[in-house]
Amino acid sequence: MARQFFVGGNFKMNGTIQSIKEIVQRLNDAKFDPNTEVVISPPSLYLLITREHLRSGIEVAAQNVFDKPNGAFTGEISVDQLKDSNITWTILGHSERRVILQETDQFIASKTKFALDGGIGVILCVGETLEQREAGKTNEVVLSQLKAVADQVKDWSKIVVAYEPVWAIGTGKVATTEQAQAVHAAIREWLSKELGGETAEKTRIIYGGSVSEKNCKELAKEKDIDGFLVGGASLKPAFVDILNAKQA
Ligand SMILES: O=C[C@H](O)COP(=O)(O)O
Repeated sequence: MARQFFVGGNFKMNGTIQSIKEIVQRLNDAKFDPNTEVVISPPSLYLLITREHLRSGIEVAAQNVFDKPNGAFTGEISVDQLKDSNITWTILGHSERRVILQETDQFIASKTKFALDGGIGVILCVGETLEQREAGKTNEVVLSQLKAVADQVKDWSKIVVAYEPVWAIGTGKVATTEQAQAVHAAIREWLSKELGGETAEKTRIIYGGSVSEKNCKELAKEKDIDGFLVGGASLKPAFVDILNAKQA
């Protein structure tokens, strides 16, 4: 069964009303394979304006969501607020939140469960640091990050796993196609053992870390790479080329 190609654009803490409107316009005008699922993720302040201007068929993701329904949680956004604003996805577990904001595997798992239970799809990020890779611990780290979620969530039909080696994020150091494929295959094998063959077969595993219009086509040829989570390049016109990585 072919998995639908998935490309996410994570704007991180970048953009202004003006620049985000320009990106949205570019995407509205862009031609790309209708079978490619596209989701863009602006800063929370711009979620609504993005949704309002973006054409249907392209979805919008938050960059985070909280694991409580509502209440005195200053600075947080709830699942219901996302749904109220027609935001259908959230990124969770990004390494910038794991490392800079000290988010734990358990907290990310709890937020993942809360989002999924509320009907929001989750782009679940996992990945190792350079130190962990050099110590030969890549698979151990990545699989334990996934295990924390699998302990709480059995239905993975609305999870897209994003493998993002921390050393490749924003550094220009993309993982080789072999390095990326090897981790994606290990994730798929683990999904099969932990959650069954059907989940392993259906779950999209996308790659993130210095993806560009130059390297995306080679990466997209790998059998277990089902798309990308793009940071820096998602702000540029080259993002449209990445959306077409699979067919080119
Ligand atoms: O979420 C996206 C990733 O962190 C990749 O960012 P990057 O493409 O700027 O390396």
